[in-house]
Amino acid sequence: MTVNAETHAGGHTWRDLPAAQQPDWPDQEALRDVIAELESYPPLVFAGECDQLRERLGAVARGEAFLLQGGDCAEAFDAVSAEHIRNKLKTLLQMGAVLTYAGSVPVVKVGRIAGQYSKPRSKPTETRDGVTLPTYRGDSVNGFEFTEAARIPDPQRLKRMYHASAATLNLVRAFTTGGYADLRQVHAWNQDFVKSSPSGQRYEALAREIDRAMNFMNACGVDPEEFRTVEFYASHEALVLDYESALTRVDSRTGHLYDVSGHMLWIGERTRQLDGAHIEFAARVRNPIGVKLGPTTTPEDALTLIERLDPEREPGRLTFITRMGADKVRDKLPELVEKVTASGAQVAWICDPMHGNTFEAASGHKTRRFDDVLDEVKGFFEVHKSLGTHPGGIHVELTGDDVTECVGGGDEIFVDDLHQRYETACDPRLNRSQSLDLAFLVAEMYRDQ
Ligand SMILES: O=C[C@H](O)[C@H](O)COP(=O)(O)O
Ligand SMILES: C=C(OP(=O)(O)O)C(=O)O
Ligand SMILES: [Mn+2]
Repeated sequence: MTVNAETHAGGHTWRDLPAAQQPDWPDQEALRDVIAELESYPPLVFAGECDQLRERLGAVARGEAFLLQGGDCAEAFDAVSAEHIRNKLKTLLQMGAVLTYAGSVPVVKVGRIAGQYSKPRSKPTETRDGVTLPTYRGDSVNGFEFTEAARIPDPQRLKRMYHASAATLNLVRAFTTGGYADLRQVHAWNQDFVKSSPSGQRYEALAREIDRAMNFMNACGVDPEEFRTVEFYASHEALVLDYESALTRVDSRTGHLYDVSGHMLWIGERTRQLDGAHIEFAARVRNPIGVKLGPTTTPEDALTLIERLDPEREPGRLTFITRMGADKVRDKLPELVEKVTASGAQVAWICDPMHGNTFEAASGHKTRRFDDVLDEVKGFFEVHKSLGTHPGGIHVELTGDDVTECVGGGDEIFVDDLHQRYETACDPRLNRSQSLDLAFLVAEMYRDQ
């Protein structure tokens, strides 16, 4: 990997275009210094890993694998601890085991992790008790605390984002390749959970079946290396383009540009303007790219995005993450899938059942109903079944902690419980039990389709 003139020429063409949702940095000179420093830092991921994920997502696009993408809405610097990271990873590994075993499908595991620090917002300011301040835009930009000082965008935070991502990724790599993710640990991931929750008990029963299957294979003399480690990738929304572009490098093997801040990047619903800077940036890098598609997306938008981001029609390059809302998915998704399929493009279709189903509870908490989340996934499966296309995966906001942010689930959380452990810095996440519930239900849907 090298940083050279080509990096700058190739990586910075977005600067000529309007970029939505960028921080209003008060000190441009300080920003320039930070960018220069970030440009000198080593990559967080290797370009070859991005290529490997592109291949895995190609299998998703062809209907041969299922994508599980999940993690926080907004990671926070003060949550970069072994406990938080392990809990999140454990939850994703458990969901992966459920989907692989009960859904009988290879699962590509991708975290919203190690870089998910920047947030697009619907309003530029927030008012509390008559005081109006700039809105919180993620730990990469400003502080969550409601004070004037905390809410001023500070470019030094971009360096903290890099270091927090590096520390997180380091532990994730250690856990996934160092023995913790070994399938023989399938019970251990559930240990602190089993007695207290219906989904934990259901998981324990499945883990026993996996154990039996492994013992059987072992007795037959089969002990595959694939059981010892897990392939796990990192993804985040490519939002703050100064950061993403400072971490873009020319791959010395191929001469192509890669954004080495994460394996997969996605462009959000609020920044996917066809003539905007984010799509231009994403078009220049070789990472696998996701684009969020909300209910106002037209088939023409989708086809133009394919033209811009996947001109070679390479399965795995482009993932459409649809987030329509439970009440709209059956209406809005069919035409998009139909027209994209008719064009000959082979994108991966993934369902984000979170972002179209947010509402404010009477208590003032931003929340989501588990039943709405489930209903959007059901609608997504129905649409793909009726069109003969592949429901490629789910993209969810979750945490491994027992928070009370979304209502419903087998171990039911009520609106009146929300205040108990409402810890998110932005959107409400499924807790561990709700995440496992969802995995079991999605596995059933996948098997039945
Ligand atoms: O994931 C993020 C949120 O959906 C996005 O930031 C919008 O949230 P807001 O309406 O609270 O700004
Ligand atoms: C902001 C997000 O989603 P969307 O762009 O779909 O609104 C998100 O994924 O946190
Ligand atoms: Mn969110």
